[in-house]
Amino acid sequence: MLAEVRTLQDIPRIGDKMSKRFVDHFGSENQALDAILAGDIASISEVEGVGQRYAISLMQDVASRVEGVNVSDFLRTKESMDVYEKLLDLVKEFAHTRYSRDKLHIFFPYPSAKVEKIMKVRESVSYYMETAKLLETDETIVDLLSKTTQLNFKHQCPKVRDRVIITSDQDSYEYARKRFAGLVDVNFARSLSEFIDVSRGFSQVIVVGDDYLSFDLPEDVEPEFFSDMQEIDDFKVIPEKEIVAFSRNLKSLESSIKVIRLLRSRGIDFFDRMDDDKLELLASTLALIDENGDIAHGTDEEVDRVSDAIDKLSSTVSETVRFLNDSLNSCLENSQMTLSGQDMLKVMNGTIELKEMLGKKLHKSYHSIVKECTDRICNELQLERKERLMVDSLFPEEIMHPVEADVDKLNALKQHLKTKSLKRKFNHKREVSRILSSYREIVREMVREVLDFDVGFAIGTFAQEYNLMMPEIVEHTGIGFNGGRNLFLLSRHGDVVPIDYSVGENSLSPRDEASRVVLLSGVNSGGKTSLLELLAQSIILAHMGFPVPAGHMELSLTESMYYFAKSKGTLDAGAFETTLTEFSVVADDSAKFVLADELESITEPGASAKIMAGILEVLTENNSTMSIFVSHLSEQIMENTTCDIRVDGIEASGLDADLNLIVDRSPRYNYIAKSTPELIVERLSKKTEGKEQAFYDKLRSKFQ
Ligand SMILES: Nc1ncnc2c1ncn2[C@@H]1O[C@H](COP(=O)(O)OP(=O)(O)OP(=O)(O)O)[C@@H](O)[C@H]1O
Repeated sequence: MLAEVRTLQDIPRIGDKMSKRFVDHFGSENQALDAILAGDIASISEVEGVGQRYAISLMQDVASRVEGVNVSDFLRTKESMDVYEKLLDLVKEFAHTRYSRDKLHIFFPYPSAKVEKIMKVRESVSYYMETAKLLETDETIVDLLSKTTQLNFKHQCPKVRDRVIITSDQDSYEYARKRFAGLVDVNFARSLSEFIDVSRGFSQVIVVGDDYLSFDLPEDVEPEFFSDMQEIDDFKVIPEKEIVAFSRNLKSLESSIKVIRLLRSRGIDFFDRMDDDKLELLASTLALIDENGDIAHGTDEEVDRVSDAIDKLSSTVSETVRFLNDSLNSCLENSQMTLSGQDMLKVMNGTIELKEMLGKKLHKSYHSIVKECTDRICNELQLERKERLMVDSLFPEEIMHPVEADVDKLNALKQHLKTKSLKRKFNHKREVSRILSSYREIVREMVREVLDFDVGFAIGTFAQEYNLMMPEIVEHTGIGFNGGRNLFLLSRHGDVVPIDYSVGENSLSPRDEASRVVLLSGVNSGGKTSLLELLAQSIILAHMGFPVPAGHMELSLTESMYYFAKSKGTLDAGAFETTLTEFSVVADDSAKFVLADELESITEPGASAKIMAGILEVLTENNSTMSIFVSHLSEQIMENTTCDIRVDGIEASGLDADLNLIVDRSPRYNYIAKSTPELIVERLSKKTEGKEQAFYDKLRSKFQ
């Protein structure tokens, strides 16, 4: 049943409690619905109490509600579902993000009734196959996509401790406290002196109201006045709030921008909601901040100069003090002082202290050493005039030995530099924040689009890597292909023998041969199971709108597919009954593929040949069904039916020099191939010796 999903409650699995968790996680019901309808399985899995499995089945529920179709509508048996999941695993290897790995689950095979949907996916996948070809040699795209993650806007902006809002108006005070709670201090000043005291504790002071505007304020108090709090934008007071949302997502934003630039440079239209100018403005604004939301080094020479000076101040001063004392020591060691008789008399009668006299004599040398050292500090830290004056006051005028830097003065210089840096950064942050605030919504879409590109690109690269081709959808019931390659074998071995085969009506079927019900006989290890699996893979991929592993393939769409894989071990009576029950449904007249592998193991050979003959007879009655049954009992089955069932065969002609079977992997039409177990026995005999070989020889003689 088709239905729209307008609220979270429209989704069967989401009740009140779960709905609340979704809203908490995504911020609003709309954003939660957005994620669900966009198939964002990765984000949905992160909702409290929702894992990946649950998120996938939730998406499938939504798809079945919106599109009226479910994954199990086409895939009717557990084994067909297994093949589908293994195929998805193969595609996932080409995804570069968790988002796309998860989102690939939204692709599943559709029944023929949904041919429009299949065609829509084919169109999009074909586009991505072209794109993958175009970008085949590009290593950077892979690297950039791998660095892209979903944006997380849930980061809290930490309180800014060096900024204060001061007001003497009660309403403004209440309002500011509410609006900027936890972000900046808000103070109520009853008097000018209180206002000045508070201001001195912060490097950025925002004053609301004009009460103190006309006063001459001390030099170290430099507030910024606003008359109405309500009219100040957030970015003016707390630019960090907007910046943090971007800085914490910087890597992902930057890689997304680079992906867009790269795609556009290759002539691929991408994300046209943001033109080049807007993209470059975003890029250049983001380049101004670092991951902590601070103004990035290299943005402003003055900020860099002051920040470097702050970083190096303590070490430069202590090194210079060491140098100063060393220089003073060696100056003293190399000095001589000659006292005149007059001087001696002054010392003797106490008019002057010897130390004082010493100071006078050394005054020049001391000052020139101190001057050399202050110059050194100023140059090393690239200080400016006012800062230089502060450095001059670090060392005492009077000779002191050993010399020490004045700690209070040093702290004052440091504070001065810090305030300067913070003020300058604050202005930059305001501009950055102002620009970024207009990007908040669109960057969400931008990154989502890049992540969605990775979904399509994974499918395109998967197709490119395995040399897949879009199958031709034909009207008449049939499937036929040249150069078919089983993807599971291919991914394991890297190489397989391509197969040509056809069932039903299509341009690849042998002349006058359009049987839709086929028995596939043949040698052990000849590749029957692999061929059946290749058919299952191709049918599933084709119904997903994906390309298939063949040079050329034609197939008709069906409503469903039944794949019964070979059973492992002997089945008990209960299992026999279950298998028959499963088969009873194939008797309806809908179009379907039925693939069965060695069904004979469900019961003893004589009885199973009869049962299989019966099943095949039923299947021949349906003109829109294609059935391929692998069996070693072809002859017995044919003895039990008069129906026109074709038997094809994969035969081995012997063993090669390395004792491998020489097999033509493509079945011969209308040909009952022998199972030729004697070839396996021969191989075992040739590979062994002694008693073991004698045993195999004994078995071999039975075939002669
Ligand atoms: N097209 C192929 N190209 C290369 N190797 C293949 C191909 N098909 C099958 N093989 C190899 O042969 C092995 C046996 O294939 P498979 O199990 O399909 O044979 P089978 O005919 O079903 O055998 P059995 O009758 O014993 O069940 C595979 O594991 C694979 O290594």
